[in-house]
Formats: sequence, structure tokens, C-alpha cells
Amino acid sequence: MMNCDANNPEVDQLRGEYINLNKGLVSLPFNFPGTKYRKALQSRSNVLKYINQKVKERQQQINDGCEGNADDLLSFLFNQIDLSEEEIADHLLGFIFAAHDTLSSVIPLAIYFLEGCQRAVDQLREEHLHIRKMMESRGETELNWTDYKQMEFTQCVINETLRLGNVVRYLPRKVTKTIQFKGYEIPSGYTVIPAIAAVHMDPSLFDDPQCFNPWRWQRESSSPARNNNFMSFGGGQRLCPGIEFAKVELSVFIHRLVLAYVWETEEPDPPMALPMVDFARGLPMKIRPYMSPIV
Ligand code: HEM
Repeated sequence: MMNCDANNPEVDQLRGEYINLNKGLVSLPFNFPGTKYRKALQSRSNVLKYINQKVKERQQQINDGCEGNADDLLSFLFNQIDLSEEEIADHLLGFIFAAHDTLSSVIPLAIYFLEGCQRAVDQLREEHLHIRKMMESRGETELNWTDYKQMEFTQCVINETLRLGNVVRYLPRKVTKTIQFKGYEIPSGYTVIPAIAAVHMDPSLFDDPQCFNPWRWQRESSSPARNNNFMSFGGGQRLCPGIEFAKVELSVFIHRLVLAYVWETEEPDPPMALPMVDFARGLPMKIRPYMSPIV
């Protein structure tokens, strides 16, 4: 996003600040010394300081005519004429939060759910071995769009991981007009919080909702395009703009995972909402190479 070197110690420090920010994101808003909320506010300001510094450095490089060919989000944002430096920094923080945290939570959840469902792993391997054979017949080693469109069962696994994993559990909304809802009046100015996780775990909407069942998405009536009860990417005007990109990234990850590895978790470590979905022990795993017939 900003062309930072991941091995740079300041990036490590930034990571620490960012973790604090996340921990306090869903906490009681008491700004007292020692509270998670206060730490989160301090960390947010430190993260923004870092980002602002990067924005200023890049502005300086642009002014000096030595920007190089930084092919990153920061350069893209600089090319949007109407954005102030403050808006650019805010966009960067928003993107780190929206794009990184969500995906980095969904990936371990997929690994975790799949470990408990060998039949799904077998079916994924079959799908991806077929795709790998097609790539070999073309003499190519990189996945392309046609390959991606063949990953039908993979999409079912992704949907099911998102439904059961619930990385985004609720979405606050401000009521802009007083409405009546099921006999209650919700006044304008109130905040409502749709509990997405509750919808995803409702047995009247999803059969046996506690069960990881990617096959449920194969039924036409359950496809996300037809199913208003699938809300992992939000909905309406604020629908996640990264939805397709996220699915491509997850699909490529699953492709590599099932064709290259066999994995098992070392100890029970179920995901928990802490309040962000996470694994208390970091999901330690044993990994071996997968001896595929053609890879
Ligand atoms: C599996 C991964 C992801 C999940 C589950 C997810 C989920 C969501 C949800 C539920 C929202 C709606 C928030 C709201 O209504 O208030 C949202 C918004 C957003 N997402 Fe994602 N997202 C994912 C990946 C990404 C990626 C990869 C990007 C960028 C490349 C991204 C960029 C955004 C942005 C910029 C918004 C704000 C949109 C707005 O406020 O109008 N997301 N995401």
C-alpha cells in the first residue's frame, strides 16, 4: 500500500500499534488511563502519525521529481486530484483495516474449518488438480481468469467459511428517519446494530447452522446472489467494494494450500470472538507437503 519494507523494525512497531487499535475498537468508550479504548485512541494516533509521515515523504519525492515508479495505493491516491493529505492518510488507514484484517482472519478460519471436513478438502483437491492439469496443457504455471471461474466448489467453501466464521459480526448504522419496526419506534438519530452473526446462525434461515457445510451453497436458492440472508460483505450502498478481489485472493490461497500441503492443528484452538474473531493460541499447525500426482 505504501511500499513499506515488511522487515523494517518500524513496520513491526506499526503492527503492534495496529493490534492495540483493533483490541480497543469494540470496547466501552471510557477514555481513562489503562482502558482498551484509551490505548486504541493512542495507537490510532500513532498509526496515523506513521502514515502521515509516509504521505509527506511521498509528497516531497513528487515535488523533487524523484517519485520513482512506486506502483502502490499511495501513488494512486496522490493522483486523485481532489484529495487532501489528511484524506489520503485516512483512506490508507481505512484500507488497511478493511482489506487486511478481514482477509487475514478468513484465511485461518478456512484452514480450521477444512481440517474438520476431509470430504471438502478432497473435493477441493479434485477441483484444483483439474485446473492444474488445464494449466499444464496450456504450458502455463500461473492461474488466469478462466481458471478462477472454474473454482465453483471453492466459492462454496469461501461462502461457508464467511457464514460460519462471521469475521464481521455487526454493522452499526445511524437511523436517519424515525421508523416503526415490529411494533417498536426507532427514532431518528439512534444507532442500530444489525447482528449479522445472528442471521448467519439462525436455523430458520440456514439448516443446521453450526455445521460447516459448503454443499449448502450448491443449491441454486442458496446462492449469495439470491440469498439476502448472506451478509458477510454487508449490503446496499455500503456493500464491500473489495468483495470480488477478496474472493480471488481467497481462491488463489486455497488453490496453493490444497495442492501443496496437508495440515493438522496441533492442539484444540477453536476460533473465538475476542471481540474480533481470532484463535487464542494462534492456531498452531503441523504442515506436510502434499504429494500430488502431478504437482
Ligand atoms: C473476506 C474479506 C472481506 C470481508 C468479509 C469484508 C467485509 C466488509 C463489510 C461487511 C463491509 C461493510 C461495512 C459497512 O457496511 O459498514 C466492508 C466495507 C468495505 N470493504 Fe470489505 N471485506 C473484505 C475484504 C475487503 C478487501 C480485500 C477490500 C479492499 C481491497 C475491502 C475494502 C472495503 C472498503 C473500502 C469498505 C468500505 C466501503 C464503504 O464504506 O462504503 N474489503 N467490507
